[in-house]
Amino acid sequence: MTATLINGKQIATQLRSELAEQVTELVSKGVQPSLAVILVGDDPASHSYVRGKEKACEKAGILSIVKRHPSSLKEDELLAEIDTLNEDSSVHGILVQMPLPDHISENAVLERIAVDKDVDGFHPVNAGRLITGKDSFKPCTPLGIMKMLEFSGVEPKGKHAVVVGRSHLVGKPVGQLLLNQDATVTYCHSKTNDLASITRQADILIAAVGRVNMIGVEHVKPGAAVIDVGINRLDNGKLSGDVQFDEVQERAGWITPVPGGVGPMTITMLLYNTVAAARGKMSNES
Ligand SMILES: Nc1nc2c(c(=O)[nH]1)N[C@@H](CN(C=O)c1ccc(C(=O)N[C@@H](CCC(=O)O)C(=O)O)cc1)CN2
Repeated sequence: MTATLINGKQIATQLRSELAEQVTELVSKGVQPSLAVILVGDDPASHSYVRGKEKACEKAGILSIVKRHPSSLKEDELLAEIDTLNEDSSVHGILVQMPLPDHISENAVLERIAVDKDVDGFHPVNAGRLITGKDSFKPCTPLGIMKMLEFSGVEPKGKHAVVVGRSHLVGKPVGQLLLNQDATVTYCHSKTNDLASITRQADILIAAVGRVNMIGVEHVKPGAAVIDVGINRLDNGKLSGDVQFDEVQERAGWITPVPGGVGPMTITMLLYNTVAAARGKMSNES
């Protein structure tokens, strides 16, 4: 068997052009969707992701405001900037690029962003609403994964989904989104015994660990949908996922590549959440 490739770049392009049309419609009604991004420090990858966000906004017609700060920025200065953006009614979405320097509390920052402008979906209120099945902003990478499954015709209902990784940003919320769509969800992590015996039961396998080539063919059930969330930079500068793509594609039913898989969907879902916020909603679904 050779897996069907889930091309995140292609899906992202289609969704971004649909979002651009929705932005044009909003602008014609006098609403200019806008996103404020705060970046602290000099991490090259974060700078590159923020440039990607800026460009994607520009292309979709969303106004992008980027506040760049040195890593010496104090936590209370960052919180004060968030307060100002929270008060500004022309700003629909706010996000703080992660990771933050060690002297700034991630929780304090995430809790400060107004819940109805939290287009990253990281605020504890949005996380709680996701768990209780209420309307909420969903974190962009997990939401992107769900869109990729939908585009590929992989329905979670009744399937066994195994999530390897339990981060707040990806692992936990993607498991919750799958559960909300009636999948049976198992979480695995660094303390899981005999990982392969569990992942081999997965109809949908989400690899979100951040360890190169961690998931090999021995971890995969024939025909499974394998979603690789890992973005690991190798010494030669190339990117590698958490999944051994060449061997796993021979066994899986569907597989996402790295690069060009989940990554481009993350920024697309940020545009999606920003358009929803500009409409005064938390989702674009009718
Ligand atoms: N506030 C946030 N911080 C971070 C998030 C987030 O969703 N919100 N996610 C990641 C970084 N990230 C967006 O911020 C992100 C990661 C990867 C990509 C992407 O398109 N990757 C490409 C490869 C790009 C490359 O060559 O480096 C791909 O996988 O094809 C976009 C956004 C952590 N921080």
